[in-house]
Amino acid sequence: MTTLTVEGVGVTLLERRVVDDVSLSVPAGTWMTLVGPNGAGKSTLLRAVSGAVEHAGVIAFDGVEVARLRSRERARLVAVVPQDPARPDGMTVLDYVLLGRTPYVPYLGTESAEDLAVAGELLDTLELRSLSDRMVTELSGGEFQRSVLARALAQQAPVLLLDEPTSSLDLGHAQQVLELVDELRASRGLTVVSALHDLTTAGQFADHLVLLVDGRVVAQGSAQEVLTEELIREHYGARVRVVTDPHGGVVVVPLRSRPAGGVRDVGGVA
Ligand SMILES: Nc1ncnc2c1ncn2[C@@H]1O[C@H](COP(=O)(O)OP(=O)(O)OP(=O)(O)O)[C@@H](O)[C@H]1O
Repeated sequence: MTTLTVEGVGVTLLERRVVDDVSLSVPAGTWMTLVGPNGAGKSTLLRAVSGAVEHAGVIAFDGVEVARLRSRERARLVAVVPQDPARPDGMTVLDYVLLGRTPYVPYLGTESAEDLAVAGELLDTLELRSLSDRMVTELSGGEFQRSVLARALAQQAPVLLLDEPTSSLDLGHAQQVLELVDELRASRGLTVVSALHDLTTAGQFADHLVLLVDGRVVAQGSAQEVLTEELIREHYGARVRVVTDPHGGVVVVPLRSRPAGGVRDVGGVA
């Protein structure tokens, strides 16, 4: 169980401050989701948390600053599902998932039976078993995205960072993946930080939402507090209706300027 603390964090890329003075706390075993328009800095903040880009301010796991961790230590602590991971040439799905076990394999050693068991279980859970010998360059977008999640979960790190983890998944697989992450959060106390564009889904799965705009936090709190028609209009330039479902969830419905269902009859075969 690991708590993530972000204090006064800034990231400068090409002389532009793309993350600016962000402070957040993600208690161990909770799920925080970053939302915000394109270019708001969500991926960059996740990259800073994973130690992939330099930052000002403090990012710490249970008080230990990420910048002080060696890469192997960091990989045991934080697993990442990037937005747009590369597909290595000549690598099967099984080998790709086994990459997640690298922090546990001794130098110059090979995977243990336990490493293979962990990878095998994830292949089953994420419906990848029949594809385990397929090259990752020969998968559909959704199959590869599930392989990336399997690789990250194989790391068995207490902190999981997910950058748009369901962007290529159909509705069923997206639900399955997010439910799996939530189950691991509940059973193993995983601390989850994600970036999601789908606001309804973001509200359904996160304990805490953070709205990031131009690198700064402009709102944070529960789905009811952050997913309001006013905030979405102001920061996304979108017209939406926000509906509370009978279970207390928040559903964000985009509104058309003309009524829906208006495909005009353009004539044709009688
Ligand atoms: N490697 C880079 N070099 C320079 N600028 C970058 C780099 N990566 C991202 N940026 C810029 O930083 C800003 C934040 O980008 P980031 O990818 O973090 O946004 P985001 O909120 O994840 O966006 P999206 O929703 O489109 O994925 C953008 O203006 C982007 O153009």
